[in-house]
Amino acid sequence: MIEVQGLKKGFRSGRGRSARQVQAVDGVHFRADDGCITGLLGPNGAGKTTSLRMVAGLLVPDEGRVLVDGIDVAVDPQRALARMGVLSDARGLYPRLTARENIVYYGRLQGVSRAAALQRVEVLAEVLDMVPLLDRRTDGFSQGERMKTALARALVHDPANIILDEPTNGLDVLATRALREALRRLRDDEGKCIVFSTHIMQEVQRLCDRVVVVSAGRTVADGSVDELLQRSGQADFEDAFVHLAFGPEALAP
Ligand SMILES: Nc1ncnc2c1ncn2[C@@H]1O[C@H](COP(=O)(O)OP(=O)(O)OP(=O)(O)O)[C@@H](O)[C@H]1O
Repeated sequence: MIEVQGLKKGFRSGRGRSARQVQAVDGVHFRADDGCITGLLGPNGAGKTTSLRMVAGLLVPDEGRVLVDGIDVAVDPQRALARMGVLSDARGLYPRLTARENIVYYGRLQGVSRAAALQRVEVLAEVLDMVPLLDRRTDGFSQGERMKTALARALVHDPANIILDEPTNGLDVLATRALREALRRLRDDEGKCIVFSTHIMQEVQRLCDRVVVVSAGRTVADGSVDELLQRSGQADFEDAFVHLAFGPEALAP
C-alpha cells in the first residue's frame, strides 16, 4: 500500500535574473491499496511525473511524505525502496545482454540471489507473456518488447508495490493491450498495489479501480470512474475529467 500525504515540490528554472520558481507539485495526496490499480490522471504538466519520482525516492519532496507499506521513504529509504518496483520512461537495457540476463543482472543489484532471480524470470515471463523473448539480445527489440523486459526487470525482486510513469508511451495498440493484461494479472494473481500515471482517458476507464485526478500540481478529485462520473454530473468520462480538472466553465461550448 502506498500513502502520499501533502506532497509539494518546486524547481528553480532558468538562471540569473530570469530565474523563476516553478511549483511542479503543490498538494498531491492519495492512497493506493493492495490488489488495486490506481491511476494518476492529469493533463500535460500537471505534476504526475514529479509526484511519482518523489514516491519512488528519486526526488526529495519540499513538503509532505510518502509511506510504502507504512515505511516512510524519507526515514528508511532502503527498506521502502526494496518494496517498490519502478518503471520510468528511462527504459535503458543492456543491448548485448539477453532479456533474461538483463533481468537477472538487475535482480543481483537488488540483492536477489542468482537462483531466486532465475526462478523469478520464469514466473514473470509467463505473467508478461514474454517467454520467446528471454534468450534474445535486447538489441533490436521493439518498443513493446523493451517495455516488457524493463517491467520484468522492475519486478524481479517481487516488490509488493509497482509504480509506472506513463507506461504506454510509444506503444502500439497490441503492446498497450498486452501491458494492460499484464497489469491486471499482477493485480489479480499477485495482489500487487499498482500506481501509474497517464493522460489517456480510455486507459483509466479500462484499467483503474481508483482514479486520482491531478491538476496544476494538486489532487482535485479521487474515486472510481463511476464515482467521478457521479460527482461531476457527467455521462462521459472525458467530460467528467475536464469538469474536475479545469472546472465546469471549461465544458462550455
Ligand atoms: N527539473 C525541473 N525543472 C524545472 N521545472 C520542472 C522540472 N521538472 C518538472 N518541471 C515542471 O513542473 C511541472 C510538472 O511537470 P511534470 O513532468 O511532473 O508533469 P506531468 O504531469 O508528468 O506532465 P506530462 O503529462 O506532460 O508528462 C511542469 O510545468 C514542468 O515543466
